[in-house]
Amino acid sequence: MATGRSHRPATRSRGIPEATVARLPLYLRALTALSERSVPTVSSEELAAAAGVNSAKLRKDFSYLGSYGTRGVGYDVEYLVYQISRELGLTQDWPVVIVGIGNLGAALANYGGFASRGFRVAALLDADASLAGRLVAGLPVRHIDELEAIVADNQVSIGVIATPAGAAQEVTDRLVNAGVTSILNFAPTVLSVPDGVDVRKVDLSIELQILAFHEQRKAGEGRQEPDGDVPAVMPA
Ligand SMILES: NC(=O)c1ccc[n+]([C@@H]2O[C@H](COP(=O)([O-])OP(=O)(O)OC[C@H]3O[C@@H](n4cnc5c(N)ncnc54)[C@H](O)[C@@H]3O)[C@@H](O)[C@H]2O)c1
Repeated sequence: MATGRSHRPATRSRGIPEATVARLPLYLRALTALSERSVPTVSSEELAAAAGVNSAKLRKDFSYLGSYGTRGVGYDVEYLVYQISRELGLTQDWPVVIVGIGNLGAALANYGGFASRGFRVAALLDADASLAGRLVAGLPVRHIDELEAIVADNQVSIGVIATPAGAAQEVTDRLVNAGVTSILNFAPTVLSVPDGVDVRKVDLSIELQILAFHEQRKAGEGRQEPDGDVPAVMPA
């Protein structure tokens, strides 16, 4: 069922720290894997290891959800899946539009993980009129001129931007004016948005640069100067 755009996840209003919110999807992914294997309960240590988090942090995070587990038994997997999904707002349907249906937009549209996590792709939009009507992941690409009507008709609150960087701000402004309040930006540019609009940025090249930094440091550690100095690097 579509939701009104005034609806915001309960997490912030309930005072759960952003760092905890950012770890909830990691727990959920690990718990979903356990659930698929019909594992009924899990200890905080096992779950922490599966999620790549330290177990004291996990227990603290779960205390914000009011979930303490049972001593000697651990946490009920199904109940935790439900609790975390509810906390993240995933027990309801979130219609999403993807703007820019080139290489990346088409790959995102074809990603099955959206639907299984409650994100329904309501429409695919592109400015290239020659793409209009073409089927991508079973959905027809719609022209960007239809953006406002599509957002209103489907009560879309989340927009995904996969346009070139130069078009991203203009697309953002249109999405926001149409009523979208959350944006996932894949374009390599900083977006400005009014208060009340959340932007998350995904940038694989930045992640690769961070890995390159660590690689360089590892290589530097193996190549110490005779006096013990390591080549100067920026702090992490
Ligand atoms: N974040 C990441 O990790 C990551 C990875 C790959 C690509 N990217 C970025 O994603 C974006 C898309 O990359 P791509 O390879 O798919 O490019 P692409 O050229 O294949 O696709 C871009 C699409 O956007 C459309 N478009 C252009 N202006 C538009 C507008 N105003 N409104 C709607 N649609 C518009 C184009 O018609 C085209 O179909 C680029 O900004 C790229 O840098 C990010």
